[in-house]
Amino acid sequence: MQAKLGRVGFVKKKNRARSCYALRKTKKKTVILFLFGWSLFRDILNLKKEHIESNTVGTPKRKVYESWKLESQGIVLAAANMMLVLYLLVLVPIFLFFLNRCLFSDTKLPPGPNIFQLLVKISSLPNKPHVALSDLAKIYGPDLMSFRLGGQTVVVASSPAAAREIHKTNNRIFSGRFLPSVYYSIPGAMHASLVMARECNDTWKNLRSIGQNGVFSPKAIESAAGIRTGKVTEMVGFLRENKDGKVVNIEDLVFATFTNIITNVFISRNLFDAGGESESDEKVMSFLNEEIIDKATSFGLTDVFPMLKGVDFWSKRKAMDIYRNINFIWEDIIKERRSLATDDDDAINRDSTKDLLDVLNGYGFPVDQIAILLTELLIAGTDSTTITAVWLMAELIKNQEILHQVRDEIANKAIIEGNKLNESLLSECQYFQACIKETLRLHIPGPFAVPHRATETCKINNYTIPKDSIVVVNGWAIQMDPNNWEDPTSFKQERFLNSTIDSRGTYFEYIPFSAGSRMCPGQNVALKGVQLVVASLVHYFDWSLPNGEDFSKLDLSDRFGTTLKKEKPLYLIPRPRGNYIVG
Ligand code: HEM
Repeated sequence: MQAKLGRVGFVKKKNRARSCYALRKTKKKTVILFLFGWSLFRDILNLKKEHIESNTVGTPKRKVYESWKLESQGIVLAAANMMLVLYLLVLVPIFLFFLNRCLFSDTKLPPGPNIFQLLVKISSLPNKPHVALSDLAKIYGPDLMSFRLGGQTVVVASSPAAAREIHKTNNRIFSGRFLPSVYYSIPGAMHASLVMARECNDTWKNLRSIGQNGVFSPKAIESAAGIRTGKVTEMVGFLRENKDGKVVNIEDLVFATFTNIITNVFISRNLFDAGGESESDEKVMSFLNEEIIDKATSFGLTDVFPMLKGVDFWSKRKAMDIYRNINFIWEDIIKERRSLATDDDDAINRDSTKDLLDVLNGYGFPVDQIAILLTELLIAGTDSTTITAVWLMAELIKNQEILHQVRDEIANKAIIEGNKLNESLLSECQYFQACIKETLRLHIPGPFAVPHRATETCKINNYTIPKDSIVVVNGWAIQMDPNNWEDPTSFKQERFLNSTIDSRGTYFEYIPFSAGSRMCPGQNVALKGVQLVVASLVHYFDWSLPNGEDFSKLDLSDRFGTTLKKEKPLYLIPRPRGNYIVG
């Protein structure tokens, strides 16, 4: 063993000596070549100058002009010479290096389009990169495909088998997260990120277990039942009192409801009015979307060319903007709670009414880290849930027959005395559950989930996935592939009736919540919320489209932002049905 190590050390030393020698030699060559080129041009110039001085007839002014012209030509020639040296010594070796890598290297990347083919395809399908990558995968790699974005390798998995390789067989290696570098420049983000954590390290484990205890576990979900029913009752009341016969933007309505449910679990207060329509609500919404989500998820030059990191001042400025905006939403709330806790020490230990903020304060996290974590969880918990509820409502409105079956089932199985909707009985509504599953198949909220990163170089199917590659599983391609699903573009809830397929991360044909160690921990929170909100809208109201539009003509096109939303907002007009109690 000792001998072996000694030998390795010797080889390393020898290699280092060799590379130092090679470097010195290269530097020497550069200087010699440069001096040689320079002196050659100087000699030619001097010869020419002498020739001009002896042969040019005219005034001294003209002679000065001629020699000045010659000097300038000399400078241009010298510059050209330097460029030539640069080209020969730098660019040619780089070119040869890449040629060598492509032709003789044993690192065989999965096949894929070049940058031009990629750009042509993506620009031919605006706002639909999930479709573009799915089409390209059919040509280049139905399982795995790769392409280069500047200095970054991107690997796309588009089949259940490839998704299994990433999320199960090589789960540990692919459990890293790739996110635009701007995110990691936000002060405190490295120590307070759960969704964005670059790897599954101790900080990530700790935050995930705090989340599990306070939000995701069956016990936490059960203890938040009162909050859910309370907020849904407020939503139903708001519609009946303010919106009878009027047009409602369903996305705003359910987003406000889900946000208020989540923020009451986090900080025991609402962030929005019940309808999400007030001016301040719009401000906070646009603030979250444009100032935080869009900025934090947009790619910068350093993400494509990581070697530019040292000179990237722009991202740092953007990160500071995001930091200020996040603190703007949470700082006062957190500080106010802390001052209450110091006034009354019991406040922080009050077990019965502890919310997530109490727990985080109890762990001693700094204010800005709590603000980052709450923002991440708020975005993760509201955006996809809202999208799912909107798509489900849209599908039910378009397919009136299905809507009536859902309504009958809810009335028969989940409504108890006094027309009260009982949340816990909704799990027995199998037909309704199948509709939710089918919505998550046909309209997967995150077609690419949240991109992963290879933490080590890894081999899959004889292809090499280099360390730090961006790894994306195209869930949309998998859930819309006719090889996995019959007639995949149609809404057919019956495929989930009497079926064992679920979204727990073991059926790689169906992965709306992804799979593996980074799989969504909020799945049960989301499903509880979507069930209750949509069941209340269906049971307590009749719905029509504005201007008496035909239900079957409702446009269900989608568009990709950071998630896959309905392209046009869903506007509906409610008419109350009977009295209401949600509980
Ligand atoms: C229909 C609703 C939802 C869908 C479709 C969804 C889907 C996803 C997906 C695809 C991921 C990325 C998984 C990966 O990287 O492989 C994710 C991550 C995550 N989701 Fe959800 N989600 C939903 C609702 C929620 C809710 C309600 C919460 C919290 C209350 C939540 C919290 C999280 C967290 C914390 C992560 C990051 C996990 C980690 O990186 O370790 N999600 N979700």
